[in-house]
Amino acid sequence: MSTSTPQRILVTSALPYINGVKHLGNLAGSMLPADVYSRVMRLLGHDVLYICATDEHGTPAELAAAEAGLTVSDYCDQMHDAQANAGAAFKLSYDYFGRSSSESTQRLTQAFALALEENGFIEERSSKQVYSVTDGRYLPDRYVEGTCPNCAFEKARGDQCDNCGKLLDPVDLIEPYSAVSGSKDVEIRDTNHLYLKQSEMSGRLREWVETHREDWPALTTSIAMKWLDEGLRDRSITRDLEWGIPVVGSDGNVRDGFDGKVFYVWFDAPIAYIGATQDWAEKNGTDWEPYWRTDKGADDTRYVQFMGKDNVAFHTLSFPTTIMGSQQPWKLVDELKAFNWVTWYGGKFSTSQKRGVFMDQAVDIAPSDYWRWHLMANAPEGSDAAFTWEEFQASVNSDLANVLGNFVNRITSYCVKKFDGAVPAGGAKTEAESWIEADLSERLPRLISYYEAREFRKAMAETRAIWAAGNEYLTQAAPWTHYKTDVDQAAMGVRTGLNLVALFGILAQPIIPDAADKILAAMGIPEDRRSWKFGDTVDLLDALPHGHAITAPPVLFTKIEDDDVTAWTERFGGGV
Ligand SMILES: Nc1ncnc2c1ncn2[C@@H]1O[C@H](COP(=O)(O)OP(=O)(O)OP(=O)(O)O)[C@@H](O)[C@H]1O
Ligand SMILES: [Zn+2]
Repeated sequence: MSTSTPQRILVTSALPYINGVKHLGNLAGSMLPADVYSRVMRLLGHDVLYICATDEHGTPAELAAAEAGLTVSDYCDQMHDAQANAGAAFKLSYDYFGRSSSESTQRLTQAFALALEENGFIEERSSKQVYSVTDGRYLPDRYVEGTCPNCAFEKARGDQCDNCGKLLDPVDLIEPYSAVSGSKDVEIRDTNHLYLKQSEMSGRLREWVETHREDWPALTTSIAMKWLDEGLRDRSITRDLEWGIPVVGSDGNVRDGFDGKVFYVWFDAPIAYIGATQDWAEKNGTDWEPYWRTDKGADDTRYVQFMGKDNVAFHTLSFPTTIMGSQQPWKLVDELKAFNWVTWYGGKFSTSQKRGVFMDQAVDIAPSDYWRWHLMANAPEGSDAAFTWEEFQASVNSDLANVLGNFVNRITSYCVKKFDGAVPAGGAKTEAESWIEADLSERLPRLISYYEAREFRKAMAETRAIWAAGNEYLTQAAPWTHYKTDVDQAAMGVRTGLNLVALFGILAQPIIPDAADKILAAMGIPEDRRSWKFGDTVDLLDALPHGHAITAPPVLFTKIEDDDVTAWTERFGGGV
């Protein structure tokens, strides 16, 4: 399936949770690689739809809203806009950035639940929940705190202990108290919830994951198999909360006994991929079905998901249970690219603890291109990747400024000075031209194959090697040496160099779109000549019309000074 050319490519990145602007780890582990991949696929001529949305339900959103003194709905409006702005500042090329709180996702979630229940994959069961007499409400997840039964930490949250990391059930806490009022007047009550019978889907899920052993990264299949081997548990998909999608019966009215209950976030969040696609289609007066319905063309769609490793189980097991269990012709994911963590000075980035650098702060201190390059060149693919200011500085200064920036600047300003800013004609090919032709004819297909395999570190290393080959070519061709004795020979070097600049600009578009635009504008390359439909390398190196006017672009990359590193270390922490 991955080898044939699909009609369409649907790309989604794990939905960013609504509790704040995302940090560089979230960006590198989901949105940025999805963006780079979408951009490359568009440049290769594919019909690409890149969908993302904010994930807005669940207790953390409610608690964050309460802390901000806002209604949950107002809080989500504000944070959605903040995340949309941060995405725009990072040039994330979403075709649509939706919201899991949209009506479309609500309708779909309710319909999926009804179908699942009809097919025997959802069951209503009695469960034990913590109830606060003082607050007059149930206390799901983080609404209750207490002592961890595992490590005796006294401020463990109902869903997880921050000290030992163990996942908890609120009723397991010792000496529980309400996170809302602090009251200890709590009791355990029986109340009904809906359970998704994942255990009954284990066999089919295992078979399906097996079919992807070859084409999914080992990280993805190993996580899915670990969960399957440990035995899938049925999970409650409803909570005692006000904020979220109401649980309805087939008549559309609130299900008996489910007043004050809603679907829990992990059930509706992935359904929002479909909801956001519907919202995109409605906004653009087009069809969403060919992306999602296999009876309406979705078999010809390649669906590619991007996410950090903690989301893999939801996307390989839970959401597929929803899709398969509906027994309706919904599309399953084809390719699932998972990432390890970007780490922040020995620990984790954390939104709730405000640890690390966040997207809005990042673009405040350095252009988005710098971050995009650094994070992709150091993508947490094979293992976790530590972020350090020194390595960020080194990526920008050596790769962007010294290798790419210098090359572009050297040859364009020389052309402006000696050849009136026009692509010169004349000169005969030498060994230098033959060498770069041969080198690129190997490197370009390899670069594309790395992108197609979503091997980002390799794609970045190949890109860097192509830039370095440009510098090597100029050293060999040395037009400045020939200029005094043989202008034609110098013209050959300058012409080839300028064509390399144009090519480098074209190749830079998916990674560092702003610098690429500056390069391509200076080279006078119109929008419709920027695609990745490369012909023969020989033609590629003589593509610019002779006499075509070019300019030297403004400074592309400013070096990061040691003083900057010191100041940022002080501001954001990190360092020793
Ligand atoms: N440090 C990290 N490195 C790489 N990917 C990450 C990192 N932290 C989170 N992600 C991924 O980012 C995506 C969006 O995550 P989400 O908004 O749910 O935040 P999160 O996982 O709760 O993290 P945090 O609590 O640190 O904000 C998910 O796919 C998640 O796996
Ligand atoms: Zn603990």
